[in-house]
Amino acid sequence: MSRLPVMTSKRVLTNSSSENAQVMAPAQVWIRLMQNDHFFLFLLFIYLFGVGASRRKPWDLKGKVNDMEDKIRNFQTKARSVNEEMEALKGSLSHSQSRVSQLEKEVEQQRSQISKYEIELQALSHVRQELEKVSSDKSFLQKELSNLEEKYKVMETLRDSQETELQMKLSVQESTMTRLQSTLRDREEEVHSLKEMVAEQKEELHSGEMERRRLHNTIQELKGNIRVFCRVRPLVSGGLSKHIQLPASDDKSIVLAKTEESHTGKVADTQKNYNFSFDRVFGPQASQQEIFEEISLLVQSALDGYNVCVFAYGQTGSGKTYTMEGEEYDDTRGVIPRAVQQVFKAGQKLAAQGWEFTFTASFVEIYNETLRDLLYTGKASKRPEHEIRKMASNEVTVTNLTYEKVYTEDQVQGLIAVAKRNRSTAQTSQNDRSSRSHSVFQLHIEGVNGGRDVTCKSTLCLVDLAGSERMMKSQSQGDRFKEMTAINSSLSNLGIVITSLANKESHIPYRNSKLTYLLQGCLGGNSKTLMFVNISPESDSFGETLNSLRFASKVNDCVIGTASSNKK
Ligand SMILES: Nc1ncnc2c1ncn2[C@@H]1O[C@H](COP(=O)(O)OP(=O)(O)OP(=O)(O)O)[C@@H](O)[C@H]1O
Repeated sequence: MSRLPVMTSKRVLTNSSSENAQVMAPAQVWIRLMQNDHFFLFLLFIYLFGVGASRRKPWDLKGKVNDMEDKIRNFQTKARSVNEEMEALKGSLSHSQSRVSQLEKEVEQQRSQISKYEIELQALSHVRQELEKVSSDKSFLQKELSNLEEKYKVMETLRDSQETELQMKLSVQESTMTRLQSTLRDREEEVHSLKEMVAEQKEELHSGEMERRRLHNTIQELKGNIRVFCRVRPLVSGGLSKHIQLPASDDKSIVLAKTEESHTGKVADTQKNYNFSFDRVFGPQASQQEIFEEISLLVQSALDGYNVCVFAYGQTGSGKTYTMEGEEYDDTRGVIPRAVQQVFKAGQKLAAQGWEFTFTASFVEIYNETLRDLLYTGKASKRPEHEIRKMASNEVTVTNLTYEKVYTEDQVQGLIAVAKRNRSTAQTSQNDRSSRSHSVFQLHIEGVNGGRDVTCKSTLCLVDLAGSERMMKSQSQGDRFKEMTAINSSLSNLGIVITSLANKESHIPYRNSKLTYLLQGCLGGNSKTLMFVNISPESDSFGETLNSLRFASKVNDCVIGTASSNKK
């Protein structure tokens, strides 16, 4: 029975939640026991019959009763104070209980709060993952950053050293520049004075050039505006046949000797000499270079604004084409390529004095009084026809003809090759056609000196005439007769024109043949003309050689009026 309250109080404690155990302190357990009445009576019994009874004599019952009464009173007092205390404790207990229930509420609240937090925490779990990822990224980036910072530091160091180096270089450059600037100033002054000197020298050069041209022209005039050179072709076997004699002392004479046998045999054979003299006579040994040297001054005149005409006259096979065109190797090149070379070179030299030249080439063939473009490269079936026209400016032009602007010697060589091809095509259909046609190469020269406001215009004509041999009328018939007539008439008309010019006749019959009509500008008083008379050395060519030399001699005797430059 005495253990029951304790059991009860223990059950009270056991029934409480673990959280309440913390609140039910030992004092509170004691208070609960006090509240129990059985427990109180038990204590009083112990006191009255256990402790108090032991001190009195067994017979002193009154004393014992007194003691007991005292004790009861005492006890009652104590019980009252215990009750009071208990009341106080009860108050405190109820307060604690209300506090406990309040705390329990709070705990409940906090629990619900915690469960809320747990839900939120769960919701935030992916955020945590994100956060983890971000933090791993962050650590990676931090590493990168620290790497970059390292690099940056290295770069900074490098930059600093380069800056220092550059600054040093800059200061060196600056000092060099200052030095160069002062040198430049010196040079500019030098250039300025040199420019002045050049201008003075240019002026001197120009007046020198003018003087040269004047003197050159005077020499040409003294030599005569129409000159004749004779050239003897070597024999195929080499050397020279007896009937042609070239006096060693003189390079202007040629003697054609004819031995006439005595028919009776009673008298000695007689020798008849035909003496001719020309501006120059070239023997069979004369090289192409020697020939050209003699005419190069004339070619120079073309650049000075004079019309120049060089033609080769002679029988077939006498060396006209060899003289005018030559062969393709350097030493054997003829007058046309050499003249073109000289014109280009002189043009380049004159460029230093402010001259700018334009060269235009044409190449035409006259066969049977018909013109044919030797630079034509189109279809044979579409080959155009040509007419010679005289312009208002008195210049002669050919319709539908190729006028090709030329800039280099090679280009001119190319044109000569085209002309050769064109001629050989025609040749296949008509044997030996080239011998029976005239070929006329013309280089039109136009010069402008912008600085001095001077221009010049001229034409360089280089002509390879048809073979001059005469045929017995009885021997020629049909086409051959027609050709012969055409050649003879154009060549004899050439002679007539030259003679008429020499005689200063009022009418010059240029239009009587295509050749003279085409060469009109180059044959008149305003031109310098040179004729090559080419002769064959073979004895059976004696008659033709004599005829050629007679024709050339007639031309040589002509004095055509003073040429004037087409310079404005
Ligand atoms: N001075 C020379 N030295 C060496 N060979 C020459 C000379 N003159 C001409 N010949 C040669 O003689 C041949 C005939 O010359 P070329 O063809 O020039 O005569 P051509 O008068 O023009 O004849 P064609 O009237 O038929 O055109 C050619 O083989 C040429 O190479």
